Amino acid sequence: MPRLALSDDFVTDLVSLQRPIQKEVGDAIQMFRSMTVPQLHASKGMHLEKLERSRDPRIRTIRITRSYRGVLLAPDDGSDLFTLLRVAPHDEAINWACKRAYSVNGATGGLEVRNIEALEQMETYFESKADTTPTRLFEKHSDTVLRDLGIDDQVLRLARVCVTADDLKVMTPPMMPADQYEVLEFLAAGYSPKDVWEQLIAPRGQTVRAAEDRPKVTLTEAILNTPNRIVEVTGPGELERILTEDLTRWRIFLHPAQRRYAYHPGFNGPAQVTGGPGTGKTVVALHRVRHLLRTGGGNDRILLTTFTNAMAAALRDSLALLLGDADAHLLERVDVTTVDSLAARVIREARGGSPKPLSAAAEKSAWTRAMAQEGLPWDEQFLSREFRNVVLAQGLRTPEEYLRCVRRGRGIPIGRVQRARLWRVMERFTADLASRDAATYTQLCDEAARLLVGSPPRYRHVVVDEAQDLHPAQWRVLRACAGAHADDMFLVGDPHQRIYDSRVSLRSLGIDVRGRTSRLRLNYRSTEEILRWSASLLDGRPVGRLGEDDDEDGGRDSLRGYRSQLHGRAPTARGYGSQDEELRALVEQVRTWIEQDGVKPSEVAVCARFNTVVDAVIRRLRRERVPAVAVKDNPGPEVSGVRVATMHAMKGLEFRCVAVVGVTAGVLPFAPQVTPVEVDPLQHQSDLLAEHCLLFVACTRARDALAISWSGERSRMLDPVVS
Ligand SMILES: Nc1ncnc2c1ncn2[C@@H]1O[C@H](COP(=O)(O)OP(=O)(O)OP(=O)(O)O)[C@@H](O)[C@H]1O
Repeated sequence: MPRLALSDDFVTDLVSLQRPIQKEVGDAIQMFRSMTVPQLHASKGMHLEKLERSRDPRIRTIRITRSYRGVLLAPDDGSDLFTLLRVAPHDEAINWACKRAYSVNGATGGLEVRNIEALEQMETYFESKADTTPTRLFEKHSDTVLRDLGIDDQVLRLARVCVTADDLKVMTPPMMPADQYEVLEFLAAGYSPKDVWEQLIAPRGQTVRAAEDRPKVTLTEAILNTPNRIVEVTGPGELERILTEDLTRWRIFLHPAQRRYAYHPGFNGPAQVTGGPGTGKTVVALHRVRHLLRTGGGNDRILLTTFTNAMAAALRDSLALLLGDADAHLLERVDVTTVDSLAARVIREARGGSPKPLSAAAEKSAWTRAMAQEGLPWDEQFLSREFRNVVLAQGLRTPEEYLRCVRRGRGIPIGRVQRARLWRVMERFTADLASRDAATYTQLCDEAARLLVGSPPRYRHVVVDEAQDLHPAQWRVLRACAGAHADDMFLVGDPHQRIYDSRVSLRSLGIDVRGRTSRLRLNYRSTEEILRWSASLLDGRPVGRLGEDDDEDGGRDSLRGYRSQLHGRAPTARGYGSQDEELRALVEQVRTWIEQDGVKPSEVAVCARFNTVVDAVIRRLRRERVPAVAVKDNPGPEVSGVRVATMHAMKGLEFRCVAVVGVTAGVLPFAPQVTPVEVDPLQHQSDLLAEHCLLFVACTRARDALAISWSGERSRMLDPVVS
């Protein structure tokens, strides 16, 4: 029986295919594996074919369906290990196969691929271009040095004609072999050959420095040396697992844009990765933690934070999965927790106890009590925003500081007299809470940050997921937890998913990521149809860049280039006369997903703005004998049942099918959450944007299917997608 390995390109192709074709690919692979090698060569059904025009003599194609072909790399070293490289429509597969050449990297011993035709064209182009210029990009490195780092003949010729780093950039992988490109990229960025060796080659297990002293690596050895891009299908269940368990593919293959930051040898300070929903930011954060654990000192502690306790629990599980049994012991060096929990711990350690966190309703009552008799022209919402977004954001302690401060993000000026009165109310508010041994979460973080200043850093590295929603007080806690040094902080987030109102200037908080930022654009979660639809919900709503809220004018983020390779049905959006009708239609929709499309109930989610609707949905589904559970009850993966949650609780999650219900005019935007424009125009804009982002977050949790509904008047926020 031939052995079979799958490349990351093949798995990516497979994910983007329609389900019936995926099944045919699975069948073809089973057939392939059931034959002996001679049978395989003789099989008319498989039609294993060598291509006349192919540049690599080991490349073959096989028949998958009438119109689809698989591209294979056949062994030439006496082994029987075949590698499936692509699956694509006939002409595309042939065209791709003819231009590729596979080789073994001389330093890493891994298998690599190049677009040999395109590189040859580049050689001709650059030779004429570089002739007239006296200096060359890699002139200070000898051929021997470059060869020792794995650069081969063709890439060496190209490296020799590069004049600037931009010349190199036009040959980014998949044109140039990825590992060789990375070496040149590092050298071009000023790293010494010694650094490059230590950061890129030694971690891959190479110990022999001189290329000429290394033993020759066979094709099969090279395939097995490339676990980041190729996985061997072992055992009968393995193929099924790879083909069906989409959720674990992230452990095996990373997109080069993900890999570049996750496995970057070392950042000279804080680094940041942004990207739209589903682009694998959390995946990058997890791989970064693994990299830091594997390459760091045995006593280095790492903090991995995210926004909610449920997400922290999920991150912990995913990290354990990624580390596997071999590295399970490294988990002890990682704390996975929310910043709020960490802050409470810091306070407990310092004071022997921590105030009770306050619910939103209790906070509102406390503001009502504090402002009684003061006769201010503002309500509790205004005061709570002023306290959180100005006083706690800037860490103000005294009335003088408040009188002097620039109230960034607030849209109406407030004079000295009013500020003095506001300060009195805020003092009453804090004193009232203190007497009840209570505090808001943000107050807890503010206090923890003060306690941490001056104490030794608790962690060597801090890795932050969902960075877009952290408040400046939370950032101060994190900044104080890690001393300022190389690789101190690694942040991932998406400003389009900011659903809590936190204006942050990271630079002013001592977290300067300039020159160390990267953006992910490929969505791995949702179909292109769901993405386009959801992205248009934010049309015409400018979104600021992550952590650059001091940059009032420029600094816009965008979803440009954001794409998916998956395809499926367009989302649906339907209105109903009453909530009863809407819920009846919801039950039908959920049944169709489960019974006709074969989706497990736990892979279906329903979400609504408020808990009351969440409860009504759960009751209705159960009444109709569809199992349903509330996400807030933290059902484990073993618990069956449709997941039902508020839109806020959908943050960070994903499901195959998602229904968003109750998208009516009175609910989105929800007036009590949006400061009236006449009270504060800037705050109004910012609150409104958070409402739009909330709907965007809810919709982008869907992988295959999305259904939106409302009863009565539909939300105007759906205008861009519903005519
Ligand atoms: N390299 C990869 N290969 C395969 N699947 C991937 C890869 N990277 C991410 N994924 C999958 O894409 C989905 C989204 O990943 P992840 O949750 O990390 O994205 P995100 O950018 O953090 O999303 P969001 O911001 O919307 O919460 C997950 O199912 C993840 O397993």
